[in-house]
Amino acid sequence: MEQIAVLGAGSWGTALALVLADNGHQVRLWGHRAEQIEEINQKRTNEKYLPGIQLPEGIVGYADLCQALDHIQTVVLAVPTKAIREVLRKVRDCIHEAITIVSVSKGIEPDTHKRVSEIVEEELGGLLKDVVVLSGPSHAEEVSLRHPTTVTVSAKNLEAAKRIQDLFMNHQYFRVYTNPDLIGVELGGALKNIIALAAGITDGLGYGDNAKAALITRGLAEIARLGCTLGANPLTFAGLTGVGDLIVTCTSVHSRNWRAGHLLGKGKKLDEVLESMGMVVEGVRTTKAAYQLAKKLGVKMPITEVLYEVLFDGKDPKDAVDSLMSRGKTQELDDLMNILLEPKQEK
Ligand SMILES: NC(=O)C1=CN([C@@H]2O[C@H](COP(=O)(O)OP(=O)(O)OC[C@H]3O[C@@H](n4cnc5c(N)ncnc54)[C@H](OP(=O)(O)O)[C@@H]3O)[C@@H](O)[C@H]2O)C=CC1
Ligand SMILES: O=C(CO)COP(=O)(O)O
Repeated sequence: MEQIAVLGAGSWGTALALVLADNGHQVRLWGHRAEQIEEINQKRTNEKYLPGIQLPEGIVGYADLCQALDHIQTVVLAVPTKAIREVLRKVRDCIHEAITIVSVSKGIEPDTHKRVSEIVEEELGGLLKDVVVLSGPSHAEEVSLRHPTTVTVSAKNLEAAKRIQDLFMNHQYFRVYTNPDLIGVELGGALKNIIALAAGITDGLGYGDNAKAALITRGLAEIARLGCTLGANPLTFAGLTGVGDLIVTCTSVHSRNWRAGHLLGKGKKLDEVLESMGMVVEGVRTTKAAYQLAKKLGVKMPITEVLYEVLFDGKDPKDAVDSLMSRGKTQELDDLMNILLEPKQEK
């Protein structure tokens, strides 16, 4: 049994706290809204984020970050990517010894193009022991119902990943694999959100399963092209954090990225869509980051490119689909073969 802090009392932080509590750990769930923490401690619910779920006694809510981190060695970081730097700077002011961070957020930072584990390393420096990434096809809503779920953990230090595998592994409903390819695991989880937005758009436009299957497979091809250019192992994209997470996010009504895309496909404007969601839609910022990276590295990402135009240049979603379909002829495996024969690493 270990005392673990989970930072971020949204859908995913709360669902992972539940898994850890089911595994017999003492969980301190930190959130920045006092009234929500009071609800967690008094009613044992988090209605906004996981309606209808009764939280186990092993979860205690904290509104004070330093109290939540007192004498804690393992911290699950479950806030949206855009809040990570701010939260880690507060964490830095609370801790005196190096901690292990379990990063569960799925995004890439625009402009710096950093993965979350790189942001964690940059912000915590000497106060970081290890950063372990947990990713895979896992909607919080289903995990909190204890439906069978599989995820992958990865880290530069495989021993640290194995320790986190042990903490989260639940033989009834939460199966945790390890994968040594940290870059691939992180990029797969972040980039699938772009394709989920696009899949929501085609569904919103009234297109069917053919369009969605096309987006999933050609989306995977462009994720693999960018990922392998950045040093990922191509096989990771055939695994849970690649095609696994693409399938769950592109085909589920639980996905906030899919739901946001769906509303865009129905003709809503991005601002009103984000306003109405009330939860994070990571794919929007990650589309910007991936678009910038693809341009910088000369990687072909046609779906990401047209989605960028829809999100940030006001392109009509129907015109975006038309422009994807009207591109010149190409050979399905061309670019992937080049990458497999000649993997490159970003300098
Ligand atoms: N939901 C899921 O099924 C899964 C989510 N993820 C990833 O987990 C990450 C978190 O997502 P998720 O929990 O779903 O998001 P939610 O929108 O459900 O919750 C986000 C939580 O973070 C809090 N938060 C936002 N900004 C700050 C801040 N500056 N300081 C402190 N707390 C803050 C929010 O508080 P407030 O209530 O005030 O907005 C909210 O409690 C994302 O990167 C997502 O991609 C990964 C796998 C599954
Ligand atoms: O990452 C997820 C499932 O694996 C959750 O996706 P959304 O953020 O689109 O809801």
